[in-house]
Amino acid sequence: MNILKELANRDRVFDFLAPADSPVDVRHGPILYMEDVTVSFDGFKAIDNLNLTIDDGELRCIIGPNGAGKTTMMDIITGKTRPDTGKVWFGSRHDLLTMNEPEIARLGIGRKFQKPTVFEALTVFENLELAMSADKRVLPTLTARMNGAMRDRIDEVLEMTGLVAQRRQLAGILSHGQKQWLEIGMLLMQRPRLLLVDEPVAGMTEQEMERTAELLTGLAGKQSVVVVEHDMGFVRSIARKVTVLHQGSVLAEGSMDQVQGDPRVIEVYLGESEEAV
Ligand SMILES: Nc1ncnc2c1ncn2[C@@H]1O[C@H](COP(=O)(O)OP(=O)(O)OP(=O)(O)O)[C@@H](O)[C@H]1O
Repeated sequence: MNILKELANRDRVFDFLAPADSPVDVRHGPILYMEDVTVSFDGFKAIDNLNLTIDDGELRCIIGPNGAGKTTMMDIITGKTRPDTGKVWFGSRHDLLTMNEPEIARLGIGRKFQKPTVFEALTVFENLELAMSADKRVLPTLTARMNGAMRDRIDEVLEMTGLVAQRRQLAGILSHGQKQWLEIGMLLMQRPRLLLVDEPVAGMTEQEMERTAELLTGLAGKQSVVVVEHDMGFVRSIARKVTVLHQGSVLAEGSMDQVQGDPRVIEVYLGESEEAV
């Protein structure tokens, strides 16, 4: 009970809402730096000497045929998979290979998996509230003691995700697209510096895809966003810079036009059942 009381104390629970200097140092370089990263599974190199840098505030799209290593790359960044060799730095101060998954998440790397995992029996508002709370078991306590800053942040995220009108709706009755936006919103509640988004538009209608494009391009600048996506039309609609992965390393990098015109890229996509580049 004492613990609950402590958690309900505004000053303690909402400490993290106070504007704090981010511990991530990007003054002298990129927000994410991967150098010569290699990972083998039973002798098979899923990631093979991968070199990748993401600038602060950048929106980067990562494409590549099935099995290129895109998911494994995200797993390495978030600490789920440890590489055999290489360096992975978040800003110039944080060596991610010395940190575990929760530590990396707390540092400001958020990951959105392909399938939405919102709490369907809670409202949109409650989902966002829960995403902000340090302890996922104390929702009722927090609701009773919510402060202005917390409400403001929820309003801001509802606005960003286009879910203002749905704030009191149960998440379970949202459309597929709305659930995806809510989940992105839940990540935004934690104010991540880098957001990793896996196939955000799979299963979406054209209209939902357009809205998702607006959402993701709107986030860029405020935070860095890395989007892994197979839908080339969507990638074209949001991409500034595209990285093509193939057999665990970077095959090409540049504007959508540059990579689409690259003969090596065309070659690896030939025979793919997905929409060709
Ligand atoms: N835990 C694992 N054990 C063995 N092999 C694995 C493991 N994880 C990934 N792989 C293999 O590593 C390669 C890269 O897989 P990964 O899932 O990263 O590719 P991907 O680019 O995300 O593919 P997709 O576009 O199909 O999602 C694949 O050949 C995959 O079979």
